[in-house]
Amino acid sequence: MRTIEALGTLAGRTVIVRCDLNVPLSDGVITDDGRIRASLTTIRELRDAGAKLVLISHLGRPKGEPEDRFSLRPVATRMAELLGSPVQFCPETVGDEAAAAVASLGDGDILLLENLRFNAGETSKDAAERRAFAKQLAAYADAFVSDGFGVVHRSQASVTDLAEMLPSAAGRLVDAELKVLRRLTEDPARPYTVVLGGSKVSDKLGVIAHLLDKVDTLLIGGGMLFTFLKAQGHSVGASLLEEDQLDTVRGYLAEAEKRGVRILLPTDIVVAERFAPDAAHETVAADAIESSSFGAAGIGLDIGPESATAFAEIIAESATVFWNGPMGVFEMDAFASGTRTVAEALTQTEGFTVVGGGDSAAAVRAFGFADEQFGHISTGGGASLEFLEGAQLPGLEVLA
Ligand SMILES: Nc1ncnc2c1ncn2[C@@H]1O[C@H](COP(=O)(O)OP(=O)(O)OP(=O)(O)O)[C@@H](O)[C@H]1O
Ligand SMILES: O=C(O)[C@H](O)COP(=O)(O)O
Repeated sequence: MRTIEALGTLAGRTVIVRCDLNVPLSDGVITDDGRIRASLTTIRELRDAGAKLVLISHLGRPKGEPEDRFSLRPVATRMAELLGSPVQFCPETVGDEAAAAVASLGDGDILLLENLRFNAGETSKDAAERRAFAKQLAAYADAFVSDGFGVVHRSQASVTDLAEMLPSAAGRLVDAELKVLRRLTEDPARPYTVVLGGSKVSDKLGVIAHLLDKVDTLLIGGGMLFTFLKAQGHSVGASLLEEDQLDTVRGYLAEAEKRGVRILLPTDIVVAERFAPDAAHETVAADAIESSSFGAAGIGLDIGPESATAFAEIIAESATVFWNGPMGVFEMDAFASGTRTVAEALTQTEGFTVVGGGDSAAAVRAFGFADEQFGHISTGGGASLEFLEGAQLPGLEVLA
């Protein structure tokens, strides 16, 4: 993979850097700035080399149109604080204002453009539309640095198309992430446990097929667990569910049994009356979710204490643990307990531990754990999972 050295002298040249600044926000306030901090090594290096820096990123999943709540403006402010030097912000991604802002950059200046996903071309399935958008971005720069590790699994305009249009290289974050994650793919110490949760269920169910020949145990929590429970014939009330994945999940359960891989599901679930921090809630058996007072309207928002303890025991016995996706809606205190127990178990095991994903990392920090208490905190959730399953990641292939 080409690294920054391959780009030659950068002083006075305009370099466009794809970062993953997709940070969690609550009422416009950044609740975890880990992804901004992680982007700084490359940014400082390019700035100090005298490049004119144009930073690009997505935030959340807007649908190709501007939405205030997904603006990157607060990220520019936070980044400037962390760098101790100005970070200009342009409220459009492409257009006359953006072009003028880029043209006015001096050596070592830093400009952050508005959310890439405010433009339909960024995530379009139509290659021509994607390329047309990438071309507009490419026009701003002499070289491209790909440093958004969290998106290297996406075939999107700013990840793959742009890299093909300019001299391009991987940034320091991408390079550093791969060095650590390779420890998990090249003969990991066993037992090897992967803990999966979170809400991007359809995205992440697919990786399980490939993880089955790599891991010893899979622990399933978060929004994903309900598709498993339903596949086993249990009712899940109004919990998150991927109906069209039930057969696939049944296939995983059968395959795991054949291979002697343990897939462990929770035995108890915290069920809430509604999706709200102050919602009434009860803990019930996982195979009887609709037996709570809320009946079929109940929503599973966390794994129960019995399950959390069982997961923690397995983590304690593991020599390698990779965790992506919170066990429950940890942003609400009432549903944070499962995630907290799993996070704590990772800090206590002797094994090598990796936490991956924007919200997973935010969760461990929100609970007060320090980054040093884990082997590695990866900025990629879906990206690191796909790397671990052995997939060819389009955003990396294009840098080879
Ligand atoms: N049972 C549940 N029902 C609904 N949402 C859930 C449930 N359990 C966890 N979540 C939500 O999952 C979200 C995080 O999921 P996600 O898959 O995005 O993880 P991540 O660590 O950010 O990974 P990535 O970096 O790939 O996005 C959290 O906001 C959390 O509230
Ligand atoms: O949070 C992430 O995993 C990355 O920022 C990628 O976001 P996406 O899943 O919306 O593409």
